[in-house]
Amino acid sequence: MTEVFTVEQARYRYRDRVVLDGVSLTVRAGECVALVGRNGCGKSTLLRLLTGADRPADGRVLLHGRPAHAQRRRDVARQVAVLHQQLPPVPGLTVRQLVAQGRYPHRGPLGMLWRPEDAEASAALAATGVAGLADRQVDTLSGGERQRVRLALALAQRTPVLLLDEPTAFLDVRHQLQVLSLVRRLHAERGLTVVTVLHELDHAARFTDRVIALAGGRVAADGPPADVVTPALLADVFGVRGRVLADAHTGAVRALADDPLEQP
Ligand SMILES: Nc1ncnc2c1ncn2[C@@H]1O[C@H](COP(=O)(O)OP(=O)(O)OP(=O)(O)O)[C@@H](O)[C@H]1O
Repeated sequence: MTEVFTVEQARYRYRDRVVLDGVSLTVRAGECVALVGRNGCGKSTLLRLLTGADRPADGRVLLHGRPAHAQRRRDVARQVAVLHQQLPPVPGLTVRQLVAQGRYPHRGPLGMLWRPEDAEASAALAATGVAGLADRQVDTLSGGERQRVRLALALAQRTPVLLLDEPTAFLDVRHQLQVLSLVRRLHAERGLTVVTVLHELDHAARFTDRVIALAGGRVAADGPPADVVTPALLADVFGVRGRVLADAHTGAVRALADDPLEQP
């Protein structure tokens, strides 16, 4: 299978603070991968390196075999759509106008001119359940509504690769399941490659095929959910005492975090 992302011994620091300290992993075309780990362990930073928005201080981050940061932004945007943790403020822009901007990488020289009638943008609005909000100004939306608009913006880009940074943030439980089911369905139907940061280990186990846990600036575990989501992971990576229940029929795992462990 083709390697979409190849990360070799990537290191990254913010001033004197080392965040990634030798991360190595590969993501192949058509994989659906969860990236998990404690707050501040470097998940968003790693996503930024994968898109080439930033480059590692050391090591290599390749997108389709070439350094991600050295590729033209528009070429990357045709390949990879990103759901960022935050939308930039977009004063005066309606949902429809914002989501239509997801089409930008596919347009010609006048690409900045949005075309609200774009079929892909309309499909993305419908798929994420925000078509009814299309004429609302984005800045007036609730956190959960805005979150679904962010996903619509990423889907409108119609790329073979999706990078999602906490796609369920702000969502009520029903919308969490709807969004993750949608991502899973797109992965299955379109063969999308998905890398998604998730905080809920249950979601990682249920909606992805592979879980990569970051800790101490490195990959602490990487494999199928049933192998990675264990009491040892809860303790060592997340600092909690917990249990992991496996469904007797499907083998699907559920993680129950019981108590925070004393930290050294
Ligand atoms: N621009 C910045 N300048 C300095 N430090 C930063 C900057 N951005 C992030 N950091 C720090 O780098 C570390 C990793 O941040 P990152 O956002 O990648 O973590 P994360 O795993 O995505 O966290 P979370 O789960 O809380 O979203 C954190 O300690 C954060 O405070």
